[in-house]
Amino acid sequence: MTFATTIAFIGGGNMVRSLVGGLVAQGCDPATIRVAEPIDPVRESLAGDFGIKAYPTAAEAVEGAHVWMFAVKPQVMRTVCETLAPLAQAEKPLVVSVAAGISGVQIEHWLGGGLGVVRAMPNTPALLGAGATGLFANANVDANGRAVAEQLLASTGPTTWIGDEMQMDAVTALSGSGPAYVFLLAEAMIAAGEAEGLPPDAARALALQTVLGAARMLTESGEAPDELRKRVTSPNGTTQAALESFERDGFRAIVARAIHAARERGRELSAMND
Ligand SMILES: NC(=O)C1=CN([C@@H]2O[C@H](COP(=O)(O)OP(=O)(O)OC[C@H]3O[C@@H](n4cnc5c(N)ncnc54)[C@H](OP(=O)(O)O)[C@@H]3O)[C@@H](O)[C@H]2O)C=CC1
Ligand SMILES: O=C(O)[C@@H]1CCC=N1
Repeated sequence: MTFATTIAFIGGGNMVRSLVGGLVAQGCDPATIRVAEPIDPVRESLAGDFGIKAYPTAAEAVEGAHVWMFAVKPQVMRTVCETLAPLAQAEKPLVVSVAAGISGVQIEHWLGGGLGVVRAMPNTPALLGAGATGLFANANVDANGRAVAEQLLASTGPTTWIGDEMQMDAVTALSGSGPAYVFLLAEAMIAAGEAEGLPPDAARALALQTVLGAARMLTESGEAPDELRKRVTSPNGTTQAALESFERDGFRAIVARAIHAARERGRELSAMND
């Protein structure tokens, strides 16, 4: 993929490593990517691993960039935006933010107003081109801005536009945080396999390939998750015993409560940084 637009990432942490890795792997020219990251070893490793330009301060990275991608912690978004407001007003970039909870209205206000702001909620499988991203654009973003934001995120996996910004907290709770839920399930399966007497290496190899194989069936077979589940479940067999144990223990309610807690935390992050 060619991507002529210059993009400056503000913050060079876990999410940006995944996004930059995904972009470069998809053929995006590293010369068009800049990152601002204050931590020396983190900045140097991003520059070394991906051949991008990395700067210690945001002001250096954003100057002249078409897209400013904010990827700092939600708790510092206000300070970072307010510091960059004069430059944003002079340059009028397309602003993209991946910060959980922080609204487009807040970001535009902190940057001085009158700017197109796209909220993007990617996830870390972006590193492998297997990310999932929800997108929301404020009213100042024109068709070209939407196309640029979509092209940028689509190079790391499928994108979904969300019409109501209130739903971005649910996107964050489902797919933004979602990889961690799958990793937790994998951890629990490995530990359970070991508890049942398997050697650690065998438990790990079997659990990880099972997660991969099941994920591929979910995405490649075209079958609904419940249909795939039923095909594993022989009447009165081992899977039925496990699934009945999950249902008795309230598995679905546990998942629903966890995703609700994540969504509520997104709302809190917005309110506490207002
Ligand atoms: N991790 C994930 O899976 C996802 C994260 N997000 C969102 O992405 C954002 C970043 O998350 P994540 O990458 O995990 O966080 P990290 O803490 O790993 O990365 C943020 C980085 O930004 C640095 N930073 C702080 N202030 C500035 C500044 N003024 N200029 C430039 N860089 C600065 C931080 O340094 P220091 O540590 O010194 O403060 C840190 O290295 C968050 O808002 C999060 O909600 C969205 C989707 C998924
Ligand atoms: O945990 C967080 O707050 C961020 C947002 C989504 C994934 N990580």
